[in-house]
Amino acid sequence: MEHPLEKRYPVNAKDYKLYEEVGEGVSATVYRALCIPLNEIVAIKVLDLEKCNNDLDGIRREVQTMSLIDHPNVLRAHCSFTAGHNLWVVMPYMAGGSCLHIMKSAYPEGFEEPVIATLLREVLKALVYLHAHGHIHRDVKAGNILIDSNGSVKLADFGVSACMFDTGDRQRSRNTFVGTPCWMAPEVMQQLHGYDFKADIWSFGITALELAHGHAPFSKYPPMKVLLMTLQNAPPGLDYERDKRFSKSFKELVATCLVKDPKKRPSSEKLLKHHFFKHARPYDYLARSILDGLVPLGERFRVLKAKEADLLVQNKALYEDKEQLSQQEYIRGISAWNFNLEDLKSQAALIQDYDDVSSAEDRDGSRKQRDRHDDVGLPAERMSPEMASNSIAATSPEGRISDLHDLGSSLASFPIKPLQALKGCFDIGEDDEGANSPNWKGATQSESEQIITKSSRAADQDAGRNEGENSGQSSSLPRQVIPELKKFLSGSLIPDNAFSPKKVTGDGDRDFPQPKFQSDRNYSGPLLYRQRRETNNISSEDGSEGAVVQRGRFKVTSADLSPKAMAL
Ligand SMILES: Nc1ncnc2c1ncn2[C@@H]1O[C@H](COP(=O)(O)OP(=O)(O)OP(=O)(O)O)[C@@H](O)[C@H]1O
Repeated sequence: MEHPLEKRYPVNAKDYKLYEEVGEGVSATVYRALCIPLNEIVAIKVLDLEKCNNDLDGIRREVQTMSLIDHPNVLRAHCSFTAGHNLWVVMPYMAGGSCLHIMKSAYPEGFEEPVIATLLREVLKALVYLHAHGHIHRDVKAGNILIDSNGSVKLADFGVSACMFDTGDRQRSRNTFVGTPCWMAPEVMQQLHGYDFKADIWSFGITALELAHGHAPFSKYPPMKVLLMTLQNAPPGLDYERDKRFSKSFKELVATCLVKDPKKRPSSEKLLKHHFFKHARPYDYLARSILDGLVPLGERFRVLKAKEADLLVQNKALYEDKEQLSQQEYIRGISAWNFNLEDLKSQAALIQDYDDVSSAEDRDGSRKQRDRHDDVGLPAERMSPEMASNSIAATSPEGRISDLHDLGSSLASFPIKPLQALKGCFDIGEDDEGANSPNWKGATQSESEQIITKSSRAADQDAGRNEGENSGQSSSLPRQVIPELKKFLSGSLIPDNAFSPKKVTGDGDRDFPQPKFQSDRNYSGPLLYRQRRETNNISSEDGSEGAVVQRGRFKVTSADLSPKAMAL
């Protein structure tokens, strides 16, 4: 267990020297930097608060969560402070960068199985810790798995996770939904009964596929399609034929996670005991295998960014008008997308081409589509009758509109919060006084409220699939996470009302406190390699779709496609 608090990191910008850019998210830029007094290399995430479109609660949650966690597999913030209109979050520098960047740079078709097993085991240890402390990460994906030069792995990015305390008020305030669907569990999309930490297990399964193939399932499709495909299709998985290089135990692991009924997914703790992880190696294996030969992170990032800029130029030449350009945002890997009810309605026509694909496949039994099983789901003959009828229903235009309306009305939204919401939440900095430690004063804690929708078409087609493989396994939590539990549960981090009175008891899982949520965001990182590949193959199918615009993680209103917003 690390004890970074033993060191005191300065909370003034003048004590740090920013070097090169090593990452860029939708809401922040990350730099390698020197902490001058400590003579230590760190990473600093710089968020422009003025561009955060008022989702300051989200930022505060991320920072607070990052400061309070203490696990070797979870990226912790050393400190944070404001500098002018920016928020600086000082973190350990992870010299290998994210798995997404590593794949983009050197493994566009994904990693080998021992690498995947090693990575996933480390991520799972992080999830066991987070879940045991009442956190749902909600943004598990390759872009948030960071590797250090020695091969150690940390799960990053709590920009989404701390929304676990969000309650019904947030849902009612807007009809705008922000998130990325590729990694999003069906129950999160549906919002029928709320969701719990099992949502992370779904995302974990999707991440496993992402690491295996170099991209997440459905990543080539526009968000609306991803949403409907996730709800209506059988879960994606590793294909017997196409994924011959992977073991049976890996295929089983993925199938175990990607069960639509969250109750039937194993807990993170139980999953950690899955026999697939016998393939995992000590983490220094990652340094020797995937990091070996890679150029330094800053240089890698610069090259990737230049490639993306090239791609945008190509896109611009191919697609003249703004609306068409906005479509490329879909193909960018569906990063931080956004739509509202009107968007949903206007996208109803998008469903047609997906239905056409399915129908064409049914007619000619095309092998091609079957081989893309993990991207487009099961062919109709492999669907249950209920699922098939859902699929047929989806082809009716009226059904589409009504579904979209139902979905739209159930999707979460985010309130505008004043800048003052941030006061007292960060360490002492240029603009802060007397706030040594984070607190939750401003946290939204109004009563949780279920959003009931009529959108119930995603029946649990896969119920019973892959069950039993973990049966009989011990449910004890690894000892190292237990001492922290008391600390977190007794502090102000987790409000009393954050927990459902119900405990999770299914599947023989350990009884974790089970926060319930009605709101969600999720984001993907863009996949450059895939983006390039898909863009080169852009057909009228994807090129004719309605406008969905990336506006940044915290931006939910503007449809502006500035060059910056398009840059990564
Ligand atoms: N501590 C770190 N060390 C090295 N690289 C980092 C570190 N933190 C982040 N990065 C890099 O910067 C990228 C963007 O960071 P981050 O995901 O935190 O920003 P974000 O705005 O929250 O992004 P997104 O919304 O796309 O998830 C990461 O994908 C990673 O490649």
